[in-house]
Amino acid sequence: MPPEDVPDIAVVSRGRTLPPERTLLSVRGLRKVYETGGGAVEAVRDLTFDLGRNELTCLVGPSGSGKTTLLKCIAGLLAPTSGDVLLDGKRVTGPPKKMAVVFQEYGRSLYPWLRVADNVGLPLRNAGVPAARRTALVAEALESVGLAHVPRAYPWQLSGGMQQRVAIARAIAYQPEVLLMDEPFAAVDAQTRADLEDLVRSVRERLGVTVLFVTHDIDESVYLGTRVIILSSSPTVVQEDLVVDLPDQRDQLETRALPRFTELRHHVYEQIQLAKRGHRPEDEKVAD
Ligand SMILES: Nc1ncnc2c1ncn2[C@@H]1O[C@H](COP(=O)(O)OP(=O)(O)OP(=O)(O)O)[C@@H](O)[C@H]1O
Repeated sequence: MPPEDVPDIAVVSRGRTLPPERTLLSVRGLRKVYETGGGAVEAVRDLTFDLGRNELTCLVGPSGSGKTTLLKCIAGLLAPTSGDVLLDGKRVTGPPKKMAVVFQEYGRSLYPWLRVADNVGLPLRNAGVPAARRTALVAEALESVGLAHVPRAYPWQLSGGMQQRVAIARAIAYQPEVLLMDEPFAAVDAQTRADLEDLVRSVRERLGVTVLFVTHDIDESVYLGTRVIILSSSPTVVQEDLVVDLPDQRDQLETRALPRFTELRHHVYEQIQLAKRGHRPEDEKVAD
């Protein structure tokens, strides 16, 4: 779609950077090369962007564009080959206290032998939070994901959507400043997915947490995000960073019916198609 068809969508062709007072997390010149038996794989070439406080940024891009690699580097689970991740101005060198991660495989991320409340409380226990405070935080987190009634159930007694709520409760009980979510709803049915999307939006609003949410689903990225970062195909750079200027209050039916929602969705779709065809932002400069 040529830019003149969507003149007022606010995009930048590199990752957005923010003034220090508004920045919570910074990614600077991040590069990751995996050394494998078959040679080096350059998964991420050069990523630079900032996440502001209380932003809900969705990250989309072609399969294999390095979304999970980026998330792992941000979470301090993987060392970048070069470049930096900074949380509150401090370099991330291991899993930071103020960050929590929710992965797609909720089945594997919960301990089947622990009851729901114990699963949610485990990171707090590991962090040495006193029992009384732990109990209060777990109860609050279960309440906020609508699972206050099943603290004594085992994960395998719950539906897939409920298990993913437990994983979200565990992340928010930890009171993170940054919540990283890697395709967290890919394995649940459409209705549950819609409910969980609204849950993430309300958690962000109530707790003021900054969320970075990886998804393959373009509609989901526009519905959820205050911003969408589109990655190029590998070796990865930011292809586009787009502001989602939909009303802050979102509704599964009304928001998705807005003409602006359709415009944004079309735009993101077109960009991903371009990325899949190997288009890169530097190509535009050559074309100009
Ligand atoms: N541990 C690893 N060792 C070697 N190469 C890896 C490793 N992990 C990922 N890669 C490669 O790095 C690139 C990016 O992978 P990554 O899983 O980060 O992409 P992704 O965007 O999350 O993919 P998808 O959308 O399919 O989940 C791919 O080429 C992948 O094969």
